[in-house]
Amino acid sequence: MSKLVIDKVGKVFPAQRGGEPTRALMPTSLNVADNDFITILGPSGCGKSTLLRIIGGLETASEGRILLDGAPVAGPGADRGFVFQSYTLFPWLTVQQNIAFGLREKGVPVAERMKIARDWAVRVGLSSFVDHFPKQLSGGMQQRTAIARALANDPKILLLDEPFGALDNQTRALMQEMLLGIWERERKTVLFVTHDIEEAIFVGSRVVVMSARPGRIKADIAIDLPHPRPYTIKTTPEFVALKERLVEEIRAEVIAADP
Ligand SMILES: Nc1ncnc2c1ncn2[C@@H]1O[C@H](COP(=O)(O)OP(=O)(O)OP(=O)(O)O)[C@@H](O)[C@H]1O
Repeated sequence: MSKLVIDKVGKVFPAQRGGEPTRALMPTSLNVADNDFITILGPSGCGKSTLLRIIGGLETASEGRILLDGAPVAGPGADRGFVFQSYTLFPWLTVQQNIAFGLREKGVPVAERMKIARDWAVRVGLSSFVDHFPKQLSGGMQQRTAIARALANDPKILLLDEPFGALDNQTRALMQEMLLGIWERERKTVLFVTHDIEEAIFVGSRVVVMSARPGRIKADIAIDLPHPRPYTIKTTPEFVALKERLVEEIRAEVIAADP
């Protein structure tokens, strides 16, 4: 059985101020296996975030349904961990308290939740920063904290919407390695939206390409590169061939979106 079933899910946003309704997403279907790492690529405005937000329960679908472990998704829940591009930490809480936040909501006793949060801080490389506040952290460190906060809850699926989009290239590359390392060790089910083709191939086990708005899935490409994947894999002929193929797929869609 698939971990996540996206069954003919579509979205039309209602008209605003006398305008036309906006179809953001054509009915879209996708099955995500347990422990899969799926990256979603597509031109701006094709509905990637909308699809992720529907899975997260932050937006309702106009048609179709989402099943997580066979149960229909209706609204947000702790079984889905979300990380956004913009920094969303609580400024009045330390790194450790931020990571422990969801566990507090779940009623996990304080000693246990602080231990889990510290363990996750170590796993994302923030062991020396547990008592820092978000404003004392770089963007990369804030996103490490946000990823740890999402994972500390032990969600069934991790939903990441351009999590590294605001970071500089060097930091972004380190964050990709950190996330991939966590996935290689802990085998989480992940859906990851990105604009970056290289990033999509490097971290993903499948790359799903969406068409221009209104989006639908136009390609679903298995990434059979071995694990563990060192960053040097990005210069291998296999990686470069995948990149060339995806550049062509995306280019056609970007042109269609902005003729
Ligand atoms: N609340 C809303 N009301 C009306 N239209 C919306 C709303 N949210 C998104 N849209 C429209 O739906 C389409 C898809 O948006 P979405 O943010 O899902 O695309 P995206 O692929 O994630 O884009 P980007 O890569 O730029 O983040 C866009 O045309 C957008 O303007």
